[in-house]
Amino acid sequence: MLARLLLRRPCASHIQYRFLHAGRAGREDPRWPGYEVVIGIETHAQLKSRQKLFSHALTSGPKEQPNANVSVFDAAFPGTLPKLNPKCVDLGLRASIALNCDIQKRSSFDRKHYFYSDLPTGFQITQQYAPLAKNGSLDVYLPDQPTPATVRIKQLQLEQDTAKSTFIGRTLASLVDLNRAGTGLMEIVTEPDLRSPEEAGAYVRALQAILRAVGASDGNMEEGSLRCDVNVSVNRAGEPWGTRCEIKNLNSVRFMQAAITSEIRRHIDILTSPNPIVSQETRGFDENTFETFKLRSKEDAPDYRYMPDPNLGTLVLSEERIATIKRTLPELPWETRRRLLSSYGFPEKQVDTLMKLDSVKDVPLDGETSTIQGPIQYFDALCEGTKRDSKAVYNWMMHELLGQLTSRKQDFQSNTLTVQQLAELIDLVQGKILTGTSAKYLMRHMLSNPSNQPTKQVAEEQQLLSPEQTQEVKGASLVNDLEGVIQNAMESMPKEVAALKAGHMGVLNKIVGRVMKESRGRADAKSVKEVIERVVSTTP
Ligand SMILES: Nc1ncnc2c1ncn2[C@@H]1O[C@H](COP(=O)(O)OP(=O)(O)OP(=O)(O)O)[C@@H](O)[C@H]1O
Ligand SMILES: [Mg+2]
Ligand SMILES: [Mg+2]
Repeated sequence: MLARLLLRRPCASHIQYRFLHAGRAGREDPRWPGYEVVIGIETHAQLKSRQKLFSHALTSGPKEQPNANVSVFDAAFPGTLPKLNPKCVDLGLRASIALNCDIQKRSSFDRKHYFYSDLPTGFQITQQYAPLAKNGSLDVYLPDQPTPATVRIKQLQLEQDTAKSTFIGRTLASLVDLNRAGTGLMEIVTEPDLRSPEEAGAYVRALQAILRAVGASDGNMEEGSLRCDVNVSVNRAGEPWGTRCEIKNLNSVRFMQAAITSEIRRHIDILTSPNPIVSQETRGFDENTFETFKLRSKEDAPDYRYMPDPNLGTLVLSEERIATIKRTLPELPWETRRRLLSSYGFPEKQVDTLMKLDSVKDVPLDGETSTIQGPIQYFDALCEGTKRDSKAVYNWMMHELLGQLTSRKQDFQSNTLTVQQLAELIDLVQGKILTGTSAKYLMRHMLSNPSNQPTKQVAEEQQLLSPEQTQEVKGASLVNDLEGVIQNAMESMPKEVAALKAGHMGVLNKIVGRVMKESRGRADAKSVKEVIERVVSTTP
């Protein structure tokens, strides 16, 4: 056995995991031998606030009618003034605390000037010089690493989003939708601590999970509420870092990893060419060719003429306000992970699957405490304070329930089976009052007919309790009950029975299958097989 294991070729995922951290561990990455990669990420995350950062206008979803939520301030009418939305500050604080940042008791706002049709004022209000929070960190777990990689967060700043412009080629006109103008964003900037495309992807996923967990952002990349600018440089191993290029506006982890990989190869091509000078550039990513392309060079970089915004004073935060937010913060993903690992003793893979499912739960607006039960809360409720076997709970919830929901094209959030109902179902199976097959049938029935009825009652109504139990409940005989079902099945399959009598054992399973179906899983397959074999051998 050992020899077989040793000789087994590593599967693709082993190979991939081995070089995930090649750079960090000081080992070479076989994809680019002799080179090292440095990556820093700037993430723009939309704050999950009902109102915009400096106006009372509502924030909009992607399906909103254009220009429906616009105040005179968002449209840059002369004489209008900004009023900082305290909810947005609180959401920024939630994220900053979750990212272990030093909260700045005093921060301020600056104007970043540029001229583009999606920016009605001609400047964006941001926190260039005195951001809300600095010096944070985020632990990023990769599948092959026993310890996480710690990514330092340089700063977290609040800023306004721009409007959206759409170019219409046919009329050569740009249409401007001001719904997004002035929506609150956080820009979260890392130090250049990432070393591979996979690490960068894992960082964005971890950040997304944290922002969702604390309700600061829904972190939805497809809908544009989380967008990343990625800075990449490449150097020969042991030499100083190379020149960074920044790839703008990546809206999926897959595209981000592809963009970084393509950029690394481009830098290596330059470094091995006769003129090995990488110039600092801002680049875009072409989703069709999976390559980056030049937007502008450092020389053409706009001069943003930053200046303090004269209409906004200093944002001063009291100890008390920060303490209140700290107190009301929910359990953070890494805390949940640690707790699940230690209290249930699950392998990491199972914990991560549960956490992944939990990360898509709907977080309410404005960071209010969630009343919606996410998958982890559901799981905890099934296990907490009970002697129920957590491994059985995991299987019933993550394999059976989730499987049935998926086949019904439902997600976990639309699950109607209550904690009490699933708990009772698991207990009935563990107590051998319900067979596994009947329990699956029962779950399907309960999902199709949602009610608050106790599981045992539904099982009784559906005549699903195992025959011993039915005997108790209804006074029926176990043997008669089962044999009756077997007899009916055999009578309805004369050809198969004849084949079985002629020694074709292959048809046995077909008959057993019919009995299991007729008994709706109440029967035990092994005893059914035995009874059929006995009946066949004792009848002519
Ligand atoms: N040599 C390097 N290789 C890769 N990334 C780097 C390198 N040096 C710095 N970085 C990263 O580049 C990013 C710089 O972001 P920052 O917001 O500070 O400035 P910027 O990109 O010049 O400004 P803007 O916000 O206008 O885009 C950081 O994430 C930092 O970690
Ligand atoms: Mg930046
Ligand atoms: Mg940048």
